[in-house]
Amino acid sequence: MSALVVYESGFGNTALVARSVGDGIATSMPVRVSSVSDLGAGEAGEADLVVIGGPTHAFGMSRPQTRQEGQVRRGDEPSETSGIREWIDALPSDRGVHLFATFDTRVEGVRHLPGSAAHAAARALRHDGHRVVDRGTSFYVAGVTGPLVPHERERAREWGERLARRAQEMLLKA
Ligand SMILES: Cc1cc2nc3c(=O)[nH]c(=O)nc-3n(C[C@H](O)[C@H](O)[C@H](O)COP(=O)(O)O)c2cc1C
Repeated sequence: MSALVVYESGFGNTALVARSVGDGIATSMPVRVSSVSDLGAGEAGEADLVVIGGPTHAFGMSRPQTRQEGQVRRGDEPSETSGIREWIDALPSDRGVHLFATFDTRVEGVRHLPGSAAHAAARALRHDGHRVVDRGTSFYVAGVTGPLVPHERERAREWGERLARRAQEMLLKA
């Protein structure tokens, strides 16, 4: 049994959460944590559990234009990028091979507003017939560029631990 955590991150916050989720999963099974830009589109390999995380942009998953807005904010030249939306779109339709879970980062001060990249990603996966084991979990940043609010990395680690245990139980039953 093994896991893959694939993440997209503009300012580094989702990357930190992804590593903590990976640390939690590693208490149960081997895990690889990888940026979406280091993987081929939709390339989940042999992983039994695939955890996908990205920043919430404009109430959902990022798009090329929102990523460019982020690049400009960082002072970078806008360039063409690919995010978790495109990665999910490119997943092969070998449904049931992987168990999926999703997370996002979003701004704490507007947590009452609807819209979560994690929920949108879980919906997209289910729509394509994939098995999703969590409705989508959010971790919070203090502002658009971060930092993560206190204790989110610990919460992410615990979430990863619980997720891996649940996935193990489901896979052993199957
Ligand atoms: C173009 C853009 C749109 C955003 N829209 C939202 C939003 O709708 N809701 C929200 O909570 N945060 C929003 N944010 C803040 C991001 O969620 C935040 O930048 C992200 O969680 C930081 O993670 P990262 O460092 O991994 O990019 C937006 C950020 C950008 C750049």
